[in-house]
Amino acid sequence: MDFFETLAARIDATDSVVSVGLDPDPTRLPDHVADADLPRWAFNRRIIDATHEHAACYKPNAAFYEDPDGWRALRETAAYAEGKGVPVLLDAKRGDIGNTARQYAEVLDWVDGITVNPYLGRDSLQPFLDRADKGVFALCRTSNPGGADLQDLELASGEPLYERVAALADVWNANDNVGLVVGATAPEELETVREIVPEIPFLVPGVGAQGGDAEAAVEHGLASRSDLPVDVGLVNSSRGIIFAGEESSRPEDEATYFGAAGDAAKRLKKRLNRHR
Ligand SMILES: O=c1ccn([C@@H]2O[C@H](COP(=O)(O)O)[C@@H](O)[C@H]2O)c(=O)[nH]1
Repeated sequence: MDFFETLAARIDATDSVVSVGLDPDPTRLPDHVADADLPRWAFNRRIIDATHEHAACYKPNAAFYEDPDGWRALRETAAYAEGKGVPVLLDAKRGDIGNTARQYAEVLDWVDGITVNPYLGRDSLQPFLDRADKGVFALCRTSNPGGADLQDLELASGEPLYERVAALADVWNANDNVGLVVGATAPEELETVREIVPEIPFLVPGVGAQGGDAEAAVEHGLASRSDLPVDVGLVNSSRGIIFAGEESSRPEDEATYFGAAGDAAKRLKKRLNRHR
């Protein structure tokens, strides 16, 4: 099965489009995992145990693993998620000249999909696009406040740059493995991008801690593809799920702390499903 077939099957099985972001900020890890050999892996394992029923995918952000122990934690995490039947999308935002991109794309040997930064152009994406069975999500209109600075700039044709990226996604999609990253904090742009590319699935970050529009995320983030049994796409929350335990009634109790993450994932799933 290719990435979007696998994802559609997972969405169908869990009735969930929630992507659980695994961003184990070392400064926020609870005492429960402090003595572990690899605290980030110990944390992620407990989060996966608590949330996998409600997770359409896991999205570790590479920034939280870029050191030798971090890389080990990431590999353990990816293998564990896979053992639970949950696809893993590495949020690495890769983009470099072709020779380097070929090396970056090797990571797809052990994750199911990746985010890429398309602003170096097609050759920087080709090694990823060539992996037909893997998902490749290109940044289109990001969720951060500065996302507008460059992505909204008008080209000579009058269209904003992010719209051109959306149109190019269709061109890059020869293997049906391309998705786009469009933030929930930009609901009008989400709608516009959906009109440009009706069949491209989106990864929509920005609900939860960034306060984005969950309804728009679902309404425009999911794509109907005639070859897939359900509408497919992902709505991501990272801190809002994995650190929900900080606000729980007894954060010092391990079961309560991690149970809160499971509850947060379930709540987000239900909230999103009201708009599906
Ligand atoms: O436009 C983008 C692209 C990626 N992200 C990433 O998603 C998560 C969001 O984390 P929250 O804690 O839910 O805010 C994080 O890894 C970002 O780097 C994004 O937010 N916006």
